[in-house]
Amino acid sequence: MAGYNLEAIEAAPLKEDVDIVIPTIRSLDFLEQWRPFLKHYHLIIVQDGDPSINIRVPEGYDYELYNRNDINRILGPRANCISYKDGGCRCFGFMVSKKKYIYTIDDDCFVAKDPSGKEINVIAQHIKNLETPSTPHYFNTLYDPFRDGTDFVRGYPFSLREGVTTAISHGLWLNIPDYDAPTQLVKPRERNIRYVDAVMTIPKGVLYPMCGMNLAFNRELIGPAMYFGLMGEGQPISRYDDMWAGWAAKVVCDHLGFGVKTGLPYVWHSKASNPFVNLKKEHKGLHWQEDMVPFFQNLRLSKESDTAAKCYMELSNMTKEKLTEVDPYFEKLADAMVAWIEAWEELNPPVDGKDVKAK
Ligand SMILES: O=c1ccn([C@@H]2O[C@H](COP(=O)(O)OP(=O)(O)O[C@H]3OC[C@H](O)[C@H](O)[C@H]3O)[C@@H](O)[C@H]2O)c(=O)[nH]1
Ligand SMILES: [Mn+2]
Repeated sequence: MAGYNLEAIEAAPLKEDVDIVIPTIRSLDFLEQWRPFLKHYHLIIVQDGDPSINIRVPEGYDYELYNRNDINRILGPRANCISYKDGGCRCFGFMVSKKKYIYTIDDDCFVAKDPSGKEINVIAQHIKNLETPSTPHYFNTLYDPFRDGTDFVRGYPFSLREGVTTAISHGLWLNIPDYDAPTQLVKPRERNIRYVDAVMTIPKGVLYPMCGMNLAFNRELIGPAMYFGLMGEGQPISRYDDMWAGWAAKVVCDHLGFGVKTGLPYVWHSKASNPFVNLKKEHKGLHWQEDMVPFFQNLRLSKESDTAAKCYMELSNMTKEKLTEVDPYFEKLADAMVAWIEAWEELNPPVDGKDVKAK
């Protein structure tokens, strides 16, 4: 066993080090059910849509709430880099947080139960995932060797068993799976009932479709790369916010030597958004992903990019250079990526000049 004292993680692990970021355009009543697990944590609510609408936050939670007026006031002209009328607005919450860890969840996700019927403490599992190393250089066939009751299997080189620091923990969803509109349309009644008791490291050099529904990450290591793009009203694309962030953050993690895990914990995703509306929002993404994925697969970041922010600025140049031929939108996105980093650095100046550098 790799000797990590995971039992020390109590019911509200690292409560001073975690902010919960929630994008919402509807209601926060779902927080009633989460109270046993989230009541000790500080919430950062990003209210999308009409800022004159009052969003009620259930009693007893410690929170800060930002609407569009707040985003415009705080970021000034750079506010244009934050999506409007798209869940991607959540990344504003990542930027204003001062905590080491972020957990972000959609407002239609509820507490799931494991096969024994026990309610799942998503924060505890995400923190375990983030507090234990990843193994991106060599696949462990018995999955996460740092979980209780498992280990590295025979043939796993000891020189690789230290693993690397984990930057992202990607959780999954029971009930409504995160399908794209075409799949939703042909399989409207499909529900995910399969609980897979596994956490896996996504190998180095391999991308994955990151979903923002149940996601945690180390803000100090990878925060600047977790920009959820420029989507929603006024943009030709929506619902690819988390995909863009996931591809960018993974190439940055690979470059800086950090790991990404996927699997446990599960949430119960309750609402199926309208597939016809989704098709309209994401149809360009269905085409463009055939170019975006190879773009991220083939790019190489330079040695000089030794922090997430520097990597992201380099990615912005590459986006402008390579993807604008796909559509002029990517030039606007590349500029928004620069505005995001400038805003991030203005709100989060490196502490005594130190920024987290590559391992
Ligand atoms: O204009 C909007 C639309 C939604 N939100 C908030 O974003 C969260 C996700 O919204 P929703 O549950 O309606 O969409 P899904 O299709 O289930 O979500 C997936 O696809 C879109 C995103 O990438 C999301 O992360 C995926 O899980 C929810 O909290 C809405 O209130 C918004 O802020 N603005
Ligand atoms: Mn949803």
